[in-house]
Amino acid sequence: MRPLIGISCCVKAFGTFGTPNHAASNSYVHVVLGPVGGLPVLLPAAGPEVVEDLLPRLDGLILTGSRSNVWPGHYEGPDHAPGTPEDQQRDSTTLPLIRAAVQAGLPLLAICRGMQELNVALGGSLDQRIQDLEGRMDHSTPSEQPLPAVRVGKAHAVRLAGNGRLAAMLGGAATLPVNSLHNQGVQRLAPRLNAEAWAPDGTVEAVTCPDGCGYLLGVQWHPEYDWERDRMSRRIFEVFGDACRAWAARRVDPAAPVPLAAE
Ligand SMILES: N[C@@H](CCC(=O)NCCCC(=O)O)C(=O)O
Repeated sequence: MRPLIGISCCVKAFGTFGTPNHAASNSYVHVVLGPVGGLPVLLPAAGPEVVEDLLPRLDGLILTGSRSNVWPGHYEGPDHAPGTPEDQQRDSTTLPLIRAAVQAGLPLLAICRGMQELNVALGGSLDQRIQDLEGRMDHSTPSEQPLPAVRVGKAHAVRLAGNGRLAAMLGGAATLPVNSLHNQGVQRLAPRLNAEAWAPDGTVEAVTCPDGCGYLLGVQWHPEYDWERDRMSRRIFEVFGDACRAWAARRVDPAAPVPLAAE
């Protein structure tokens, strides 16, 4: 049986009346059915009360990217500039879900906004507009390029920690070219997380959890857009899928080994 992979949703207004819908990009459904080898299930942004019932049914969790940003009150940051998209209903679901998933050791893959909310959920904070900070790059979506090129093209390389789990997972790679579609980034790293990749301006691009977590990887870029042509992106999802299958096997045999972080 395929492992059941939860995919976090945003709340977005759709249709003639702009009614709120719970939504996640098809890229995540596609990649779960593809290299992850799981059964995707969309998790509504229905608030903390769904967490306790949902979590034990999942074999893995993908925290998706989104244009919206984590509400700064969650990390005691300053208010966002007017017009900055937020999704507090998503925050109210994902933050407790992350804490519970980490506590349980559930395999977790966090992408872009997902990595930012992972950091906040575990006690870290965010820079809100990296491009405004002295000496930093503009990591945001380049408006002059057509959308497909932005998604599958590479914006910059990241340097991987030499002895890190991500580098080991990617066959000992020292650097990795990545796409880039974000304004925010890790400011204070959550105490339980390890930085494992950095952009040329020092922005944290990947995190793992060294101790006391199950399989956990956060990436600030978007491997879900180019796994069909980029073998490193594909590998990230295959390894996550292996961890989810190992987790699912424990339902049948509780003595089966616990999948560990990005190995
Ligand atoms: N809003 C945050 C997170 C950025 C992010 O997850 N972007 C995904 C965009 C998806 C897309 O447009 O295809 C930030 O700006 O840092």
